[in-house]
Amino acid sequence: LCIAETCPSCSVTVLSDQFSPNTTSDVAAGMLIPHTYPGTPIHTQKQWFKETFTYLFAINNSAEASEAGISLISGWQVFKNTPKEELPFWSDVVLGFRPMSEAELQKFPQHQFGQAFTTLKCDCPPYLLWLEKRLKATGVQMRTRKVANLWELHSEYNIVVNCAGIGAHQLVGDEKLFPVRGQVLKVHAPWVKNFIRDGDGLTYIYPGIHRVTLGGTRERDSWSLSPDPGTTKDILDRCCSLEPSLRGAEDIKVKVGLRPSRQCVRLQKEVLSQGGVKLPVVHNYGHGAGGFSVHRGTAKEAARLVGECIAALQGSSSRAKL
Ligand SMILES: Cc1cc2nc3c(=O)[nH]c(=O)nc-3n(C[C@H](O)[C@H](O)[C@H](O)COP(=O)(O)OP(=O)(O)OC[C@H]3O[C@@H](n4cnc5c(N)ncnc54)[C@H](O)[C@@H]3O)c2cc1C
Ligand SMILES: O=C([O-])CC(=O)C(=O)O
Repeated sequence: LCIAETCPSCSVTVLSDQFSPNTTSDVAAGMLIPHTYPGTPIHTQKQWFKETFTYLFAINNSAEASEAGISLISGWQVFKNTPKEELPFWSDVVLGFRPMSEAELQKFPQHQFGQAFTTLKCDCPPYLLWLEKRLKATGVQMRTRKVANLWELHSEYNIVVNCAGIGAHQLVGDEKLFPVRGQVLKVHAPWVKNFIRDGDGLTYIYPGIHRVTLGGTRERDSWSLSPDPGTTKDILDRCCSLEPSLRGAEDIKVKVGLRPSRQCVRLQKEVLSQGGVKLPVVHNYGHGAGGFSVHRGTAKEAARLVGECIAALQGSSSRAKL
């Protein structure tokens, strides 16, 4: 969508073997709370988060908000031990960030420190459908196709953008990319209005517009997409210890996704070449546990790189004509 918006002269086709609701992005809780990428400078991560927050905040403040599945949500991140970093890098991007008061902490007798703030949440399947609708409105083609390797696209397209998520492990043989399996529950509990996240990152309760996401797990190098019933019970128990009213949650649906994890998002150009023929590629994958939090910022950078590829192609074709 960013490419179609910033380079209106190019014709864009989305190729994917699966579309919503069958992607990792459909499983995500969609909360805007960044995860740190150890291999990326903090100022860059902050910029990506800020651009994403600003983009979604504008949607939240528009008549599109409920169709796009975007809502503002207030709540608490609680810690059993006070973290080294009391002020995370994103504290001045979310709204109203402050330490929790003693009165608020009374709700969490096992925790001794907490942060209260307001952030945004995407209800992922509606948001993805809303993005698809906007893509189609700008004339973008959507085709179901599994790509075995990027070079197979060279005769049909001038530039390829690789947003394959965990699929990039096989597609481009990236050994630095690994799955972190996550199981979550999507439940009906409309009385839960605030988010609660344990600062250890394992247990969270995220109310969306229609359903509450309860998490979670982080299992490195597990490729299994099958829900585990023992884990479902464990997630429910952990969430109920933070919010006991969840014992009354109904219509529990279990989802599993593989976070496309890496030291840093791979956001760079590469030129593939065979027998003197060149194919410029822009990679944009490896968003791990924080893809929603930075999606618009990384997409803007990918679109800028596509712009550079277009300029290089135009330069080389005018040189060829000379
Ligand atoms: C349980 C869980 C909870 C999460 N919660 C949050 C959260 O609260 N906040 C947050 O910011 N992030 C969260 N995330 C992380 C987020 O889901 C990911 O970072 C994000 O979804 C990655 O998006 P993506 O578009 O790169 O990958 P995907 O959504 O997997 O999309 C990749 C697409 O590429 C296609 N594809 C792959 N290989 C090929 C191929 N060879 N040929 C054709 N098509 C191909 C796939 O079919 C798919 O459509 C969570 C993740 C999980 C698992
Ligand atoms: O950690 C969170 O708050 C939610 C999330 O991003 C994940 O489970 O990957």
